[in-house]
Amino acid sequence: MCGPGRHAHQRANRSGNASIIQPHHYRTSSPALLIKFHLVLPPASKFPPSPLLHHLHPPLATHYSSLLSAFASPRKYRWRTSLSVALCILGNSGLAVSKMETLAMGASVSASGLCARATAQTSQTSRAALASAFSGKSLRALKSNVSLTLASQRPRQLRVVAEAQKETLSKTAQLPEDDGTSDVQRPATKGSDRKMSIKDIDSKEYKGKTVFVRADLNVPLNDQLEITDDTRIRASLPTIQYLTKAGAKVVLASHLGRPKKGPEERFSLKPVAGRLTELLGQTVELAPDCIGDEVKSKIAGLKEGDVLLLENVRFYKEEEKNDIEFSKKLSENIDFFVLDAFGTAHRAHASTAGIADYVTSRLAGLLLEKELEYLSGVVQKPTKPFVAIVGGSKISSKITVIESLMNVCDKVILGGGMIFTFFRAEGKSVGSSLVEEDKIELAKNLAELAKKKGVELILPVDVIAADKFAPDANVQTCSASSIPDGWMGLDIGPDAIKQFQEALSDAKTVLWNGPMGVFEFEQFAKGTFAVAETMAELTSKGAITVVGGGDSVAAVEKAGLADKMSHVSTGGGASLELLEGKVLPGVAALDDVRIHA
Ligand SMILES: Nc1ncnc2c1ncn2[C@@H]1O[C@H](COP(=O)(O)OP(=O)(O)OP(=O)(O)O)[C@@H](O)[C@H]1O
Ligand SMILES: O=C(O)[C@H](O)COP(=O)(O)O
Repeated sequence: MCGPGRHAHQRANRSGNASIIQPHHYRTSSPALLIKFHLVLPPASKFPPSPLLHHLHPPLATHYSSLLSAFASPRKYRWRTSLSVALCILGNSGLAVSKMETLAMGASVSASGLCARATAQTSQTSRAALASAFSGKSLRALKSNVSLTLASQRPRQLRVVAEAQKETLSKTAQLPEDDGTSDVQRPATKGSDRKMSIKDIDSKEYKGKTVFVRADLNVPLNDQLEITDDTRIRASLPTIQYLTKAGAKVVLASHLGRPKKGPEERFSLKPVAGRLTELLGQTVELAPDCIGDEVKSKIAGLKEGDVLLLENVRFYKEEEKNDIEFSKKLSENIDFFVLDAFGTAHRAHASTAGIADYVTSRLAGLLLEKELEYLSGVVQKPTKPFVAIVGGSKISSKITVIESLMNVCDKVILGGGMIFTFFRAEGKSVGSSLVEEDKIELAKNLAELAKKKGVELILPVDVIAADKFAPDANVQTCSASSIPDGWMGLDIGPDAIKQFQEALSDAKTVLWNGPMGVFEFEQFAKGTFAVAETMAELTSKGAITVVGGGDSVAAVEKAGLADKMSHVSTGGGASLELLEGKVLPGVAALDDVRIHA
């Protein structure tokens, strides 16, 4: 990390003035509305701040004034500093503010910390003031000044992002004219946030401290309860080792599978503790539970560098319900919360998100950081040409991903079972291949959208068709437009492999999700392996290659090419949600770092 934010943060840390940098989160039991404002404010020297801010929250304005003068760099950010206020407002019991953070972009300071300080002192007043500010008149007034964009809508959560335009706000905030010394044209804070990672804190801080690490150790087990793929365990090691080396007492938590009836032997993390012991070269004890007195005394007995694995957090139904009391119990006697479970970061569960409300420091682990860097980084700032390859069988779960990718890709290559829905949309005969009838219209729309956006949407020219879905099926290669009745396409054909290789030849960034065929059966694995090999070659030529999705990763592992990719994601659902541009609840709960570009 670079930039003044880092220094400001470290300064605050060393001086022990933790309250300045520690964001404070109010409990969100049922967030109904998140409104985010980017307010363009005059510099500290020109305070009192905008009437709009006063209107919103007078105590915050006062604190902002003094804190801003302490942090803002007088030379670089003299002209303009942006402040964002994010408010989660509860919808079910009137309006009550559940979470608030300010992001002082210009000062590049973790301004959630700034606001935390302000609100920590006046939490009740803040809640009331903000609630009333948004309960009626004020909100209407704001709406006329701020352009509201509906970002996403869910049954229980409505997210609205309101971005103030410079022009409209400058009227409201009575900003001085641009004197040409600032970065005024730059958008406020959008897309610039990065989460605090365990490396953003001096490693000495961890010595003797208890660090709760939520990892995703959800690995496949066979009938003998042996681990059949330890990728996720190995991927979690760097964070654990970094912390133990720093002298932390590591309390490791994870889920395994989807137990529904409380504790069950087949969902126990026991095999994981054994594998961790082997890989770390030190004993990793499995606690009998994840909460309770016995666990507490085990945590109390930890020595520096020890690792204790808690039993499956999903043995409690409260975990998936993101229960407040359960979250509190998990947080007991914890100094730092570290989320490293990228594969579960799309779940708003107690151990991935809820716990964050009850600890003072919420940090990203090294795996999570790497995943975000590659997956978000690739999508947000790809080196062009950027080619996405989307395959697999579930068009319904990938349609939004394809749509999002079209905003950033030069080419989108489609393979796997989903192509037949597209062929049907083009009126082609697909035999008995997999088709999602109710998605034909969507496929048509996507093809149209690609044309509109000037994105090349590439479908295979030929396929390997089989007379049954079985490893020993009879096969024939046929043109993608004429699969005989009774036959089903189970892989892309030899010409399609050449076609895809050609399309990929100049790619500088490649993102792959979903196999090209039923690679589990040898005779339908050629397309998938050919794509994996092509990507490996591209990596060796300097391209960035990223593979996500459970089966795609398994295919790359099976081909022995996992280490030839720039990044192989440990997240299935999580990587898809990230590519769709969704905010992962686990990630959202972590502390922000703001870097001024
Ligand atoms: N032509 C096809 N017909 C039927 N099934 C197919 C075809 N091509 C691939 N598949 C199947 O698709 C499955 C993988 O699809 P899926 O969409 O789940 O991909 P994934 O990589 O696991 O991604 P994610 O984890 O994000 O869901 C594989 O089991 C594979 O056999
Ligand atoms: O395997 C996964 O994708 C993660 O571990 C999340 O598991 P879940 O889908 O059961 O929440």
